[in-house]
Amino acid sequence: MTMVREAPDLATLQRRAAERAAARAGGADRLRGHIVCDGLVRIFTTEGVEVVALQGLDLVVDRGELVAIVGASGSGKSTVLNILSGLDTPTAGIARVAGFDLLTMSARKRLRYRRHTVGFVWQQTGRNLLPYLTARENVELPMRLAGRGGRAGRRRATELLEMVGVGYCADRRPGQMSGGEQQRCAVAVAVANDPEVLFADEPTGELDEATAAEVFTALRTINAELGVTIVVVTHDHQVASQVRRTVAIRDGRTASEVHRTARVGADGVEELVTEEYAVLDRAGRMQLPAGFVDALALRDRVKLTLEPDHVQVRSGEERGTP
Ligand SMILES: Nc1ncnc2c1ncn2[C@@H]1O[C@H](COP(=O)(O)OP(=O)(O)OP(=O)(O)O)[C@@H](O)[C@H]1O
Repeated sequence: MTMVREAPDLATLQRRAAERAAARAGGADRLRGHIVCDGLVRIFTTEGVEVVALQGLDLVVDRGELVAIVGASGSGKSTVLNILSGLDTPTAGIARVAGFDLLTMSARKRLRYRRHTVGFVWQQTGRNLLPYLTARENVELPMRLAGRGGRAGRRRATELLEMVGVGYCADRRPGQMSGGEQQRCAVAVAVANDPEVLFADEPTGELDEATAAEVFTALRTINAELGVTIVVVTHDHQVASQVRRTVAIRDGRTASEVHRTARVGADGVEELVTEEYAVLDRAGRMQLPAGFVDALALRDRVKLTLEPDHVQVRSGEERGTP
C-alpha cells in the first residue's frame, strides 16, 4: 500500500532546511556562499571556432538553499553544471563549492570532491540506478563502496527511501518502478553518503507534471531534513512553482531571479508571493525581461532617469517632435 504523507508547506520546509544547514555549518553566520560563481567564463574551441558558453556568470547559493537554474536550450545550463560538479574546468572567473576552488584543485582533490562533497541526479534514470540491484541495494551501494555498509547502511538506506516517499519500493528493481519512483530513489542514492551539495540535471525531464511534482517533494524533503544544498537545472519554467528561488540564465549570464516568499495577508491567511528580480552584475549591467522590452517596444537606446528610490527606463525614441 502507498502511504501518502501530508507535505509541510514551503516556508516550514525552508526554515527547517536553514536550521539543519546552520547546524552542519557550525553557526548561521557561516551560511553564506556555499556555492559561488563570479564572472564565470567558459569558452569552447572547436575547429578554430570559439563558442562563449558562459560570459561572466554570477551566482551565489547559500548553504541549505534549494535553487533552480532555468534557461532555454543553449543558454549554458549544462556548462555550469558540468563545472560545478567538477567534470569540466572554467576558462576564467571564480567557481567555489563548499570551500573547494574548482579552477585550481588538483586531480586528487577533484576525486575527493566528486566522491564525498557532491551528489548527482541525472535526467536519464538509467544513469542513476543499477538495473540488477533493488532500490535498497542501490542506496546501500555508495555507502558500501565508502566502507559504511553493514546493518547501519541498510537502516540508512531504508530511512532514505522512506524520506523520499518510496519506502514501499525497497525490494523492487528499477524495472519494477515507475519513472518518478526511480528518480526519487535516485535522490536517495545521491545523498546516501551525506554530501554537502546535491546537483540535479533535468531530474524531471522525462516525467509528466504530477510525477515531476512528487520528485520535487522528495528534493524539498531531503533539503529540509538533511540540510543539503540543492541545485536543480532545468529548461522548464514551471519549476518556479516548486522552489523558493529560481535563477534564469540567458546567453551564458544570470539574467533574472524569481523569489517565492510566504506573507500573511490582511485576512490573516498565509499566501505565497512571487517576485521577479533582474540580476545586476558588478559593472552595473542587467537584462530587462523580454516581456518588458516587447511591451514598450524598447530597442537600441533607452532613457534612464534616476529618481530618489528607483530608476526609470523609457524608450529612447524621441516622441512628439516634428
Ligand atoms: N563541448 C563543447 N564544444 C563546443 N561548444 C559547446 C560545447 N558544450 C557546449 N557548447 C556550446 O555552449 C553553449 C551552451 O551550451 P549548454 O550545453 O551549456 O547549454 P544548455 O543550456 O545546457 O542547453 P540544453 O538545454 O540544450 O542542454 C551552446 O552554444 C553550445 O553549443
